[in-house]
Amino acid sequence: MTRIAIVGVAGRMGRTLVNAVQQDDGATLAGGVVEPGSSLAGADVGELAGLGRLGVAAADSLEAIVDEFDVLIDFTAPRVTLANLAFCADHGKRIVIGTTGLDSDQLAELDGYADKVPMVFAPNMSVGVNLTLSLLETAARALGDEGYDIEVIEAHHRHKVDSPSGTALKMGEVVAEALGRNLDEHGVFERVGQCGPRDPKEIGFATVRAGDIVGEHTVMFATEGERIEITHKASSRMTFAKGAVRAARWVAERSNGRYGMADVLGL
Ligand SMILES: NC(=O)C1=CN([C@@H]2O[C@H](COP(=O)(O)OP(=O)(O)OC[C@H]3O[C@@H](n4cnc5c(N)ncnc54)[C@H](OP(=O)(O)O)[C@@H]3O)[C@@H](O)[C@H]2O)C=CC1
Ligand SMILES: O=C(O)C1=N[C@H](C(=O)O)C[C@H](O)C1
Repeated sequence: MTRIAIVGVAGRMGRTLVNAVQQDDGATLAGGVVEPGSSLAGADVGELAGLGRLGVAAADSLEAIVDEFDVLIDFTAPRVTLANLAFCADHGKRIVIGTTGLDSDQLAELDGYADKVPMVFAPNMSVGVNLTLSLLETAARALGDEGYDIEVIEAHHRHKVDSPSGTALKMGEVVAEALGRNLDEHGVFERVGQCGPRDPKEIGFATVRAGDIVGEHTVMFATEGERIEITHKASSRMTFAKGAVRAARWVAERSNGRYGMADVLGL
């Protein structure tokens, strides 16, 4: 039985993760952590998640539950995640990271822990998105050098703080790598005013933020006469949460290293 703690347990993903752990026969909910000083400290995490009392009180630090868990699941914010990663490395814990929006320095810092802790880090934990990444690689190899323009379009709820989404960036990276392009050079993240005609090698990104959209991603391959669109639509956060719990059970058996969902799913 994998003992899982959830940090950010009162958040949108945190509450969904409580549900996902409860539904998994191979995992047990060992703890939940809220922000230091939060008025929710001490609340029952089952009640926070709308499940009724589970007998697990929300802690306001990892130190308070250090002996209770084996794997931490973290869907919070970049700086918080990096501090929790350091904690896991120092205390012999494993970690599953779903947080997005890390900048290049923060990604380098995260990479520095690859030989110190077993971690799964992925911008999207759903099986469907990770299969979509394989489809995109195939499509890019077949179409990208044949005059097809590539655009990535994503839509999320009004509360999302990072843009483009981590998934959109990953999709762009997969396509760019398949074509021997570099997103730093060919990624276009803004088009305003007299920006001129499209460079054929551009990989464009467009972002929608509205209402309660859980997460939608489309990669368009368009040329004169036709276009292909590969789309994934998430309709429930449970798809991400189930993937994260699967990753937690998987990483519980692994040695130090940075792994992705393709490793977890065997894709
Ligand atoms: N990889 C994937 O499959 C997915 C990734 N995500 C990513 O997960 C992240 C979180 O998303 P979401 O759940 O919607 O965001 P929320 O804002 O709903 O949740 C984040 C939670 O973290 C809490 N938090 C902040 N600081 C701390 C701290 N120091 N200690 C403990 N908890 C803390 C926040 O508390 P407070 O509100 O009090 O600040 C909040 O409850 C985002 O980066 C998002 O992009 C989301 C879905 C899927
Ligand atoms: O913030 C979200 O909600 C989501 N974030 C992830 C991302 O940035 O790709 C994954 C998912 O699309 C939901």
